[in-house]
Amino acid sequence: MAIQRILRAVIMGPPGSGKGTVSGRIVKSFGLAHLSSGDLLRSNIKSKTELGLLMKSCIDQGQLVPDDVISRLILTEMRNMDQSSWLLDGFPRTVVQAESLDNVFRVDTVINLDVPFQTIKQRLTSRWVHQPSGRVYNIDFNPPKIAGIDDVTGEPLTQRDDDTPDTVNRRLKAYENQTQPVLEYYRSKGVLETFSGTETNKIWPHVQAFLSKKLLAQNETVGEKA
Ligand SMILES: Nc1nc2c(ncn2[C@@H]2O[C@H](COP(=O)(O)OP(=O)(O)O)[C@@H](O)[C@H]2O)c(=O)[nH]1
Ligand SMILES: Nc1ncnc2c1ncn2[C@@H]1O[C@H](COP(=O)(O)OP(=O)(O)O)[C@@H](O)[C@H]1O
Repeated sequence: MAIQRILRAVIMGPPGSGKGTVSGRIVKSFGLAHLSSGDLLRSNIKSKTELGLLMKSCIDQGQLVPDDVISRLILTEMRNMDQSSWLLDGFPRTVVQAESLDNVFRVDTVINLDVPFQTIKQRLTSRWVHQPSGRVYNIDFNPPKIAGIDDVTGEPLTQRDDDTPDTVNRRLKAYENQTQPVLEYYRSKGVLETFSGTETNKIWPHVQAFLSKKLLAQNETVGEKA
């Protein structure tokens, strides 16, 4: 579907809830530009930028990186995106970050993946990623065609340093304490849309239907200020 009016969306959910997986499907179906804060941080770590090296220990310990650092990184990256529809994945994760985004862009919709913590813990230890692209696999759910190899490029897959059971627990705590208040923030603005379940394949058709409807409604009002 071609997008005529700009849609600014955020995808939220605990670590491992399927944000990356669902984002991939949204990009494929609706052609939004996708920006993942985790991918951006990991690419800084990989290319050993000063910021990447500073943030690595924070990430490996399952803590959030400081608000000012991530807000600056994301908002700089978004400078050229003001004329396109986008999907932010992993940002904002605190109310302070949500406010800094609000100062620059209006968010039209927030897709909240509500997946139980118990389901998530099992998933993350069997997650494999192709780091350069952010493509994500799972031994049980969507295994690569050849074990350990990215389907598209043939390059090796890796496991994330922060996908160990202890660090996953710390990330879930950070989610409860720091990120859940962001859901309230967006709920009070009337833009939060929650999708609950334990399987991405069952959640996805609802997300897809919601976005189709949303885009249709937006396109009917083309001409209004974006
Ligand atoms: N078993 C199972 N694994 C899933 C499902 N949906 C996603 N995954 C896997 O769970 C892991 C976390 O998903 P991801 O999209 O990376 O979540 P994110 O951390 O919220 O971005 C990945 O290895 C996915 O392949 C599902 O419905 N069932
Ligand atoms: N918006 C953010 N604010 C603070 N830290 C972040 C943010 N986004 C990502 N991070 C850091 O990067 C890590 C990995 O994030 P991400 O790839 O989104 O993974 P997941 O959703 O599986 O936790 C987080 O645990 C955190 O340390």
